[in-house]
Amino acid sequence: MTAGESHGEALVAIIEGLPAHVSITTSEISEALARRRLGHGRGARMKFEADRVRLLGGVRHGQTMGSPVAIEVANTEWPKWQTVMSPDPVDPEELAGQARGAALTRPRPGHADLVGMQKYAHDEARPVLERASARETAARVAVGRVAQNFLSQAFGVAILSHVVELGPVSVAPGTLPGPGDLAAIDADPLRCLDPEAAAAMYAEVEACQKAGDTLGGVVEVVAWGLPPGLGSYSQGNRRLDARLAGALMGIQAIKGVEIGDGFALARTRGSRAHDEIEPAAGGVRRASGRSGGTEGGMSTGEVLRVRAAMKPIATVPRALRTVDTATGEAASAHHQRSDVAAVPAAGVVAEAMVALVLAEAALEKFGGDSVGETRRNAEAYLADIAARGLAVAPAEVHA
Ligand SMILES: Cc1cc2nc3c(=O)[nH]c(=O)nc-3n(C[C@H](O)[C@H](O)[C@H](O)COP(=O)(O)O)c2cc1C
Ligand SMILES: C=C(O[C@@H]1CC(C(=O)O)=C[C@@H](OP(=O)(O)O)[C@H]1O)C(=O)O
Repeated sequence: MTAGESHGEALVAIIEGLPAHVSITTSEISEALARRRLGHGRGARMKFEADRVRLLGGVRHGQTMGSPVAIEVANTEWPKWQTVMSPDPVDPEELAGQARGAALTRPRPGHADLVGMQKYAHDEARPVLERASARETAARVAVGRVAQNFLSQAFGVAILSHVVELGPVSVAPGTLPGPGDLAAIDADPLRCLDPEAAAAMYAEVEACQKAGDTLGGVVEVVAWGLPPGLGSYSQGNRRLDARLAGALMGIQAIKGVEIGDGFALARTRGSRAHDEIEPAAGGVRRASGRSGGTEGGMSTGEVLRVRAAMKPIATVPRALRTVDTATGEAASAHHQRSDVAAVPAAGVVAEAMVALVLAEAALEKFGGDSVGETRRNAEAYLADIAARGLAVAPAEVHA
């Protein structure tokens, strides 16, 4: 759970249910947040604001204690917004004197503004956009990093994301990173692994910026080292693929999710759509990775691959048509500043959401009040699978 507004004093997040002895530090969370700010196309705010992290509870001397972990991400812009976003009543004259205090009555198509005003009975969009803003994803990335550390320390799971489409530009088919590609991906301004596509994406952002327009795209999250059997077919809402899709759809502006080859599988014959099972040393392996690492709502133990499609940023500089709700007249949507594209950042948020889902599913399966106990439980399970000749051979990277 997270709380806090985009221009409020801070965001806060609480993650409950993690075992004790997950190693985590303030600087690791700050690093994760710095990655979320990456990407060509992000707006001015990314440059002048810093994410100031404080671990408020649940961690002692670099390790979780088994209690809820509370994290604060302070907005360093707060001094400029103290009056506009004051939790306590303010002098109306002081508020009227501030440019930031002006009522936002020209809701942006594609953002939460209009429906939020209708639903929560607000006369302007400020109280809506403050929480609907993807600033909130900073808090999710903070707790996602704790989940990522847990998955890495308990099971050796590695997770990364990369941009596979930006506007009309796509990476070459079969572009699939390995766990060692994280630094190279983060070093690219679009977080794209295919250099030719990355250059075209960069040019597309430049062209879009010049045209006063915005862009969306598609990110892919890849996870290695998962044990088979996370999630379950026994109820729809326990399926791992359903939970991943829900978590990714819960990110602002995400409009589609694909597991593995997703929609392309619907256009493929069954003989070429599934991953045939082969004998392998001591167990079994899949001959391909089309399923994206889930079958029957459970992880297969192969590489997990899930994609999320982001719609273009709603605050279009060449403003879209709207209605001024104060006058009822046609108007242009309000625009102060915005990102042109935030697809690389959305990938980092998507990694966090995947990590949170996987951590929850792993704890359901293996339990444990300390990381060591979780690990022992997982090892016993994997040993039993191996004893029955069904071990998944070390995950192959399938293009
Ligand atoms: C990382 C990230 C950054 C975003 N930055 C902006 C932005 O600068 N301006 C904007 O209008 N929308 C931005 N968005 C998208 C809005 O938050 C989103 O359009 C809004 O919540 C409405 O989308 P929805 O219909 O999916 O809720 C961003 C989204 C993400 C994930
Ligand atoms: C602040 C962040 O993203 C913001 C997400 C966002 C939106 O409407 O979603 C709008 C922009 O905020 P502002 O209008 O204040 O510039 C982005 O900068 C962040 O990611 O840390």
